Amino acid sequence: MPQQGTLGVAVIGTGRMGADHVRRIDEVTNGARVAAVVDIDAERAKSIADRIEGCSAYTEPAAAMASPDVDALLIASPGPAHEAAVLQAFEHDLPVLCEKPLTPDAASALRLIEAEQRLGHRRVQVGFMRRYDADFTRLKSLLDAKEFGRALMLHCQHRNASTPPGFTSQMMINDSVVHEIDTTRWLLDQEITAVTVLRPTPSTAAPQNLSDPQLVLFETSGGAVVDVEIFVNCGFGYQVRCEAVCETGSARVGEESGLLTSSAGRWGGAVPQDFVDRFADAYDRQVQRWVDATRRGEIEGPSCWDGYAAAAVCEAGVNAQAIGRRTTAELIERPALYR
Ligand SMILES: NC(=O)C1=CN([C@@H]2O[C@H](COP(=O)(O)OP(=O)(O)OC[C@H]3O[C@@H](n4cnc5c(N)ncnc54)[C@H](O)[C@@H]3O)[C@@H](O)[C@H]2O)C=CC1
Ligand SMILES: O=C1[C@@H](O)[C@H](O)[C@@H](O)[C@H](O)[C@H]1O
Repeated sequence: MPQQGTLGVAVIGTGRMGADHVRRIDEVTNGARVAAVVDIDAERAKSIADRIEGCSAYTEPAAAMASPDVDALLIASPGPAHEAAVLQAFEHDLPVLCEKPLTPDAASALRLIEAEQRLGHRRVQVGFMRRYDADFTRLKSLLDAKEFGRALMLHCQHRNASTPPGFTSQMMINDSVVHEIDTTRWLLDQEITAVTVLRPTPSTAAPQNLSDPQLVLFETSGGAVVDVEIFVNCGFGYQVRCEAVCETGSARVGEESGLLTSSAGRWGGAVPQDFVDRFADAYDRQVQRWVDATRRGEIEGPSCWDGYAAAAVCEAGVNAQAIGRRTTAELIERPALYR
């Protein structure tokens, strides 16, 4: 890995997130370049590669990994394709930034944990980008410093304007609430031990068969309780909020800010429309920190362990959703590589 040289990144999956990461690495990130793009849709890969000097297009991740121009991988294919790509990356001993979820279930995440342990060193950072958001980082510092004592509860809201076709109630947990699962574990430095899911009468705007919104409750190993409103067809925009209620005070992130206007008898501002807009800075910081660490020969950030723990809690959540009862989340003992 060239310590001084520019990091050649192959971006695997060039859909919504992958294309945005390609733009980011090409235009925003220092010390890296897009050396290759990979997509099973050959035309999509080619049309993106054609816009970037020295970028090759492939339809198979293994082909990009074999290229001498590729030093590292950013995986942004759909969750079910992550396991195979990460295992191939281990064969080439390449550093990986893998979009969330690490994998869609705990058993496959565990296979990656086992494979990374066989490799003997960490190679993967999971794309839980909220850990790089300026407001969430401030909240984390405040909680770590116990400025208001111990955190007792988190109240979270996660709203999307709308969902793509095929989005299911299970995906509300695996794809969306997975962010709150990681945020809770990270902010409180505790594991989630049980999940309960309550389902109000769905919104009339919810697509057929989608139980939207839902209220998800977590219990944690330190005795905290967390509630998450997940509402993925709220219609009006993208909102991610979190309030930590502590012993002597509370702290909140995600309130709208920025430009406020007053006109025609009303005042107000804008609601971001999606994650690419709301978390633009966090994605930028996440990728820059990954590139910087990789160029130093280090791996930082959320690990395969974090990806596995999130997957295990998601499974408990999907189960709780199906049976309408509290479900416990079980984790294996944390291996030494991730302590
Ligand atoms: N951190 C965040 O806030 C967000 C993360 N994501 C994550 O990013 C990943 C991608 O999501 P989207 O961009 O929304 O999906 P998408 O459906 O827009 O794009 C996926 C792309 O991957 C390609 N693809 C499918 N299988 C592949 C394979 N085996 N190898 C290479 N390419 C393959 C598809 O042709 C498509 O171009 C998912 O893991 C998703 O959960 C998505 C949205 C936001
Ligand atoms: O990761 C994401 C999407 O996959 C998910 O579908 C959305 O609900 C989240 O808000 C977004 O951050």
